[in-house]
Amino acid sequence: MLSDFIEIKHKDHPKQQLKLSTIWLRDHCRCEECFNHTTKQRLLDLTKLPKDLRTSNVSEKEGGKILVQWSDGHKSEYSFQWLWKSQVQNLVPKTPMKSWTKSSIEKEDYANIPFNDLLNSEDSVKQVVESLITYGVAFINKVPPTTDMTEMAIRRMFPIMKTLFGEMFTFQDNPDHADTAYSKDFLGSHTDNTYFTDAAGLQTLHCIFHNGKGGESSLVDGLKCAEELKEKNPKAFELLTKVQVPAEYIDEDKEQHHYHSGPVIRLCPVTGLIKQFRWNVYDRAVMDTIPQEHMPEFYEAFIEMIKIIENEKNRWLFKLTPGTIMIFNNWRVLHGRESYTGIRKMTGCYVLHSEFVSKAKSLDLM
Ligand SMILES: C[N+](C)(C)CCCC[C@H](N)C(=O)O
Ligand SMILES: O=C(O)CCC(=O)C(=O)O
Repeated sequence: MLSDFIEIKHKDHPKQQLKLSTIWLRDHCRCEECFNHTTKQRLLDLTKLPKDLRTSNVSEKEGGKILVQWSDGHKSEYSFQWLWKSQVQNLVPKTPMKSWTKSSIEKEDYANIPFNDLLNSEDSVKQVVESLITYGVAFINKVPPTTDMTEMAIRRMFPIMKTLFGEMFTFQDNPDHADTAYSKDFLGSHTDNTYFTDAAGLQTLHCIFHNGKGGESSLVDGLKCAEELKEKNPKAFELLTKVQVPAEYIDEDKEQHHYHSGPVIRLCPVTGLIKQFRWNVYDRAVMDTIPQEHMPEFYEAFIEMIKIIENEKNRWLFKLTPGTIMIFNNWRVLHGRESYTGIRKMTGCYVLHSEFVSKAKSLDLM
């Protein structure tokens, strides 16, 4: 049975033909005995199948169904379209990502939803999540500028991730944490939590007070930067998908020492699409993951990427004012800020990538 294949077609879909592994087909039987439809979990024990299991009859039924009779007497019914969509060569993203530059994003239809609409309509939630998949960014406007109201807006869509910075965090120029974010300094484009095994999937930032100058926010599309590098220098691109770049966060007073290595560009091994862009030049740890003989080519690729990220045509710069929450995909979009004067208070939080995926899947967007 393990080496058998079976050809399947259906008259409703004359252009489609499938060649399926017999064991795969049986493993995907969705009858009550093989699959619990309440819990959506598998029940079938593959080790209990007879060694010589074969299909004894396959027939096309009305409504795009396929009926399979098995040599052990079991019967399975499948939807042909479901079988079709379940094949690696037919996997297509439900909501494709669209890469952007500074000049293109300003013309795009990314979500910018009033707080009240978000609270009152499911469709507004969907627009935000869709925008986060397509562009990696969305905004909520007319939010009362407090941490509590920011929390309310985010909890409307996602649970909040707890980290060493707390759940909701409010930061300004003070030494609360050993990090440049807690200063008035310029912050170049980066993704957060490069030192976590599971970096936050989303980050939200809301400027709730500023009485000085500067402090503009910047966003850069990591997807665009990766595409640009691939186009200009495929060898450098390939290196940045492979070399493990170590990062760490050390706060001795709080007994924190987070450490993680991963590539700058993590590709999905199934689709080849970019899964995660991981970039923070400040939080890099000692580069000890490749031998010295490979350092020159790594640094060449890394510096080329810095130049793309810092290119003004990729950097979308704008001033966040009290009332607007910016949400971005921390696995894709880099953020930063200009230096500033005066008092500036930012509030926000992180969301687990897994929760983002869960919401997107519940809304049938992923
Ligand atoms: C957002 N918040 C102000 C709480 C923390 C900022 C941490 C930034 C840090 N260097 C990192 O890359 O993760
Ligand atoms: O202060 C800001 O606007 C951004 C801070 C930042 O980059 C961060 O929290 O990671």
